[in-house]
Amino acid sequence: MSKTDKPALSDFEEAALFFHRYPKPGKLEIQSTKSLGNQRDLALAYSPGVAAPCLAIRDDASTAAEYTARSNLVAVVSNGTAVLGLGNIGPLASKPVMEGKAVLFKKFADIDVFDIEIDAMEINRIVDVVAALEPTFGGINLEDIKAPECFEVEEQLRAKMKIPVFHDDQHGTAIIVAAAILNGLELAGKDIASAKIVASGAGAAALACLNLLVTLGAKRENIWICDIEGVVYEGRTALMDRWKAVYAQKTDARVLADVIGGADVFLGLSAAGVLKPELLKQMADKPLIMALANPTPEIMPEEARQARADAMICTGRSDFPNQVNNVLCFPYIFRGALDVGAMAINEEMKLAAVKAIAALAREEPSDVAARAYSGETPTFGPDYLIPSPFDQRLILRIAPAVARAAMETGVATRPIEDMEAYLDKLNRFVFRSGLIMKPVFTAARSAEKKRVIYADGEDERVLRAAQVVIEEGVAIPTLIGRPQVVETRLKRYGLKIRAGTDFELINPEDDPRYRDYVELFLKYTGRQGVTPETARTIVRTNSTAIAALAVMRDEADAMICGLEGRFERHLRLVGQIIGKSGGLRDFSALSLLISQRGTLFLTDTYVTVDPDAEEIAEMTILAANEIRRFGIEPKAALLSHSNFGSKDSESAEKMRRATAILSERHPDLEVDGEMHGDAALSQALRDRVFPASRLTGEANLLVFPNLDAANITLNVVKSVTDALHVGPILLGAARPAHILTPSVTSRGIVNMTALAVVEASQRLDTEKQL
Ligand SMILES: NC(=O)C1=CN([C@@H]2O[C@H](COP(=O)(O)OP(=O)(O)OC[C@H]3O[C@@H](n4cnc5c(N)ncnc54)[C@H](OP(=O)(O)O)[C@@H]3O)[C@@H](O)[C@H]2O)C=CC1
Ligand SMILES: CC(=O)C(=O)O
Ligand SMILES: [Mg+2]
Repeated sequence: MSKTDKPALSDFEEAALFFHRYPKPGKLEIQSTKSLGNQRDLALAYSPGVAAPCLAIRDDASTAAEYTARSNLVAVVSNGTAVLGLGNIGPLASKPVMEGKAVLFKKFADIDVFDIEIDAMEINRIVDVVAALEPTFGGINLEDIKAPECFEVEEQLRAKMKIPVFHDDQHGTAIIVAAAILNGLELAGKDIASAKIVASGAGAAALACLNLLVTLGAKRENIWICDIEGVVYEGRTALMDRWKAVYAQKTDARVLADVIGGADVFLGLSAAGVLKPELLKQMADKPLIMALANPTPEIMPEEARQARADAMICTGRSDFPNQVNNVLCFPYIFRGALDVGAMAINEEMKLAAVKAIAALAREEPSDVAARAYSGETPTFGPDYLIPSPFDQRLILRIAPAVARAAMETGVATRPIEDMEAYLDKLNRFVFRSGLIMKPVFTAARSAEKKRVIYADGEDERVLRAAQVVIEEGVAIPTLIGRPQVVETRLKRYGLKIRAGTDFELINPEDDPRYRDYVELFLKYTGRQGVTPETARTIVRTNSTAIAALAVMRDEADAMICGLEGRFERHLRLVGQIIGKSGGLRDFSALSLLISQRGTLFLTDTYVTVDPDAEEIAEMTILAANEIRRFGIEPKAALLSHSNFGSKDSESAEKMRRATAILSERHPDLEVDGEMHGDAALSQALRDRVFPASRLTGEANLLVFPNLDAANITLNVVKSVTDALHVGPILLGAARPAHILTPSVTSRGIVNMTALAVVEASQRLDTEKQL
């Protein structure tokens, strides 16, 4: 076909080309992990400083893991001979796929990758090229190299190299396929030892899957293979090799239709459209159809479903349920292997990964996984045999299991000494808030259990958070919500907690305490123009009011609300019912931003529009006390457009007065102002304009002159730096109460719960400190 005869591209294909081309061609770039800001940095990074690590590594090769990026660096190597289901398109054309694998490694497991496309087709040449790369890498991921060459290549490289060599299309696929088959057979009530498995494709992926299934108990005599030549039978000579021959059957059957009858599993790792709907009718009860060819499966799910309503169907694609794709495995098996400096990825490590993936599908789905599926949240069943690729728990389950298996089988050169610390590290990668929140969670878990009441008890995020809060022993939740709605949603989201046994439920439409709540509400608000009629309506319809009343009746130690509606309306109720801590002028809000650069607290991001100097001083102290709960000593900067007296505007003067109040009343607090935002974050800048500043290093608490400045900064920084927001943390309430925002995630609710628990257990006497 000449260039001009090319078929028109679909919108999706056009979008894919645009995506790859802009704003920079490709999907990868190299980033430096050290700043090279001055002459000295250059001297350290390069000549002459670089000689020191070179010589250290010459004398002790293991130190390469300390002085270079090697231990976290994987080569994704392909010669382009079996690229997805596109076939032999050559090494250069395979580069987008290899760049793709690289970004998946980075995104899902923080592993750095060089994609290496090699123009090498013969086994010996591939082996020579790859083996010569050993000094550069901590591991080798072979990709899209066709069978049978790939088997020989991998065998030889594994024998030659002392780092893991893993052919992803074989073993990554086999691990995830095995996990899906174990779960699928269990759901169908079948035993792997008697299951009939019919495979289409006898290439890298299919043979590795079958080998692993045999290790897991499948019987060779129950396995049938068809490839492009038809059935693999004893005596066949065309397109045979010793790896395929292992599965040759003594039979007269010659095509797929001859062997599919009574099959429990169809394993397609071949090409588009190979499985015709009429063949499905001959399969056993509740058949498992794994149509895994990419990008177009052996049969489209809707066709398969039409032919067999009882079938469980998997594809390799992300636009259907049950995505069986090696992306669920390769980032995490390498994470575990690299973290122990494994010399190989052995059978035990692979089996550990299979078990971890199969078990994870049976846990409650995470909220992120739930969001990855639009609509219904999946729970373990025919449409959810394996976890979603976006399930953040994949790394938390697979990597430690693999690392442990490596240590137990003696292939780990750097065994993990403290498994708990390792899990913490993985958790921090998944939940960026992990590190800074750790002291808060530790304190919450070790405190006497506190009861936290959630106004939005019917919200999916609250239900998920409640499950975590109970599992992690952070608090005892009380939810406000209609029992029927809560019950239905818990089931729909696959959550195991139940009202009555795991948490208390307050039904706003029918609770025996209703009259008491109304009476108490009138006690607080009767003199503020609230009539008994209004009070009854509010207590029946407003769950924030109920939560606040429950806290005041000592039925809960802390409350969380605000997932719907406006902040100010919730604050008004909290103010009316719970009120401010004695002596305080106002509430204020503290926001914690967690970004790549570090953590920063900002105040007042939600409450007082234009605080005066006294209020600024008050919110600074409240914020400083809160920050200490994180195990951090506050360093406060009072911000302004003026830098240490450079301007005389009213707001600059206000911040100067607030600084003076703080210095006088709280000499122990490290605070200074008024100053520019950049001066707050740089000692060098301050030294230039005001070397006598009381602030040292970087401020961790930024106090703004008004609500506009604080709230705008919060939202802009959050968006520009992709920072995570913990908060708003309401300061100044007489009892712990937090009003979250509609964009909060369930992890955010868990974080705020832990904080509320700590506040409840160590209620600081803020009045005394002011
Ligand atoms: N979902 C996932 O995670 C993964 C999916 N795959 C998919 O599996 C497929 C195979 O990949 P891989 O094993 O690496 O490639 P290989 O080239 O090693 O193997 C392909 C196999 O499919 C066979 N085949 C090709 N066309 C047909 C056909 N029409 N009928 C029956 N068999 C056929 C080939 O037969 P012969 O040797 O006789 O030519 C060969 O045995 C690809 O579509 C790939 O995208 C692969 C890895 C992971
Ligand atoms: C997913 C994958 O590796 C493949 O289709 O080749
Ligand atoms: Mg592949």
